[in-house]
Amino acid sequence: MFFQITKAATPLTGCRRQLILRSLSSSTNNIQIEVDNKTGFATVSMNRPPVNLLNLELINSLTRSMKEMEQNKSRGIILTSTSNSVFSGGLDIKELYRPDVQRLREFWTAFQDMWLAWYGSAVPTAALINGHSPAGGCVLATCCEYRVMLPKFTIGLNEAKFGLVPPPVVRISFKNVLPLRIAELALCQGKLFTSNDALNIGLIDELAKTKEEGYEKCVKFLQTFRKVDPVARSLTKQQFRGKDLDDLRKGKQKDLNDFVEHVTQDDIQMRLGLYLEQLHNRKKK
Ligand SMILES: CCCCCCC/C=C/C(=O)SCCNC(=O)CCNC(=O)[C@H](O)C(C)(C)COP(=O)(O)OP(=O)(O)OC[C@H]1O[C@@H](n2cnc3c(N)ncnc32)[C@H](O)[C@@H]1OP(=O)(O)O
Repeated sequence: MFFQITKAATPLTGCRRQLILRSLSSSTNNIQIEVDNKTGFATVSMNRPPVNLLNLELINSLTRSMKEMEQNKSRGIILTSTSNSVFSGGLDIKELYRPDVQRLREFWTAFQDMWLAWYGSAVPTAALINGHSPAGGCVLATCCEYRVMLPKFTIGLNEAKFGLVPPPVVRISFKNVLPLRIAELALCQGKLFTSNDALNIGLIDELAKTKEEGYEKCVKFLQTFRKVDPVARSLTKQQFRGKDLDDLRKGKQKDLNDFVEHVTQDDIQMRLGLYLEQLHNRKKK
């Protein structure tokens, strides 16, 4: 069994009683799932301190939790993080730097599967972006159908800034949310948007002052589907996203080979090494 179920009060609403499902599959317990008994909505919280970097294990947990939620016929999912300042810091660059090629292949295959699961989810999804959300964090948020963000954080696809060319799946979920011209410029500039700017361009749907307010806004969004037939809803969503999903399913092997070839180039490895060093030394200046 993937989850153990225990009862507890919710950290989000304080009083509403919820079921907490804890991941047993991973020794790191990198995901927490809470189901609100009243609404039937599940809150999936990334829990990999300090900054929820997407390593192989967290990516696999995200995919498994989505599959579990679909099997349980969850009525809606809110994706957030247990951190107070970071939704997700994006891919764990240590997975890409001086990699074991076998693990790198496994890593990217897992990322593809996570994208397929979250972008194509049969269950309605909302992201409660309660902190910074660069690169892979932004990809995850834009896989969801609705985004509520707390103020004074940043979100965007900054890969170009440190020399990575975003692969198709990274572009697609961004393009699905933003007008093409804004998406193209932002990707080419490697731009990170403040919460306010993200709202102005449509990268997020709403701002919320606190996590609790953000949670209520996500709930309100998910409740808009209450009177809609779930099968009709899901098939309609597939009509919008089906081609993107099929393109990746059919092109998975090529996408994987392109990714490995790109990441293992000497020039890219040098840039990744420099970026890791820069991140590590950031606070010492
Ligand atoms: C075809 C090839 C391309 C594939 C691309 C696929 C698309 C996705 C790409 C990515 O996601 S690449 C990752 C992009 N992410 C970033 O650029 C974010 C960088 N990090 C930050 O800006 C900040 O860390 C933060 C997220 C805003 C959080 O700031 P905070 O002050 O709270 O924490 P820090 O002290 O900065 O970080 C803590 C700790 O974590 C290390 N670290 C941070 N980000 C990464 C990372 N992405 N990969 C690896 N390590 C990271 C940081 O160095 C600190 O570690 P120590 O130095 O203390 O050991």
